[in-house]
Amino acid sequence: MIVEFEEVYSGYGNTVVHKGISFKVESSQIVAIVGGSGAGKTTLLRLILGLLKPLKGEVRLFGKSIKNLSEEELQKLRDRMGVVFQFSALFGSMTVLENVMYPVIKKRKLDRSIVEMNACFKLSVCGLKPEDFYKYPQELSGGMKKKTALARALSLDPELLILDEPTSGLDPISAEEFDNLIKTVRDTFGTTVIMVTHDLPSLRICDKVLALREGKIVFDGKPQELFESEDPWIKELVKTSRGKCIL
Ligand SMILES: Nc1ncnc2c1ncn2[C@@H]1O[C@H](COP(=O)(O)OP(=O)(O)OP(=O)(O)O)[C@@H](O)[C@H]1O
Repeated sequence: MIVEFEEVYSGYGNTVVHKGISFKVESSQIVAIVGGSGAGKTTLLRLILGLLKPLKGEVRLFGKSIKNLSEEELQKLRDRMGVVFQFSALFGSMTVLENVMYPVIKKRKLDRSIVEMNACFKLSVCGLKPEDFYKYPQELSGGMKKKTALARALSLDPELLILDEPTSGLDPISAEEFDNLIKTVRDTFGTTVIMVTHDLPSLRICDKVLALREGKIVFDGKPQELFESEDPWIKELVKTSRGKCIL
């Protein structure tokens, strides 16, 4: 099991965010987290990244409980994950290629030519062309920025990829292209993917959806089942914003 939550309570100070949530993410699954604003999606990602410890319950990452782990041990687990932030968070002073080389230069002692080859490979997998490698982030379209951020997240061959609203700000065609890319990454490398999304058509590529509401998981199942649910809250949630859903 890549991620396992058992009756997890979490929060900040006096604010309780999660009230006893349990779920599992298996190797090579693509799992979406959906839910309204303030439902606790970002906090869930922080727990998965080991940036926040549960108030109660068990969080197991790669089969290991994080309860008694030191910061150093948590960092070792984080090193097995790649993250794509909502707004790509690329370094503006570095080229596309340098952005993707950066994590490897920081973490591994490898010949620069090998680091560069790895970065070129990851960028190509993510659909960027060699003529784009020497551009700066400000010269890229939104879709290209996301692809670069994905290539950077893949630079250290993570076992788990975490994506925070990967398609936000993209037009429907670019969003669909990016969804397909995430699926290709999973199919090619066997990477497990957890993504927070508001973009319901993206659920097409997912094996499982977790819906959060008021700190609880109110749905844990296949996307198809979510779209067929008779639950009034879920029916409201699946009123799609990006055209017709093709599930
Ligand atoms: N650092 C923090 N300190 C205190 N409270 C916080 C902190 N971060 C989040 N919260 C609170 O925790 C709750 C859940 O927030 P979270 O960001 O996880 O929700 P979300 O589902 O990601 O929302 P959104 O879709 O709007 O990003 C909210 O009530 C929020 O105000």
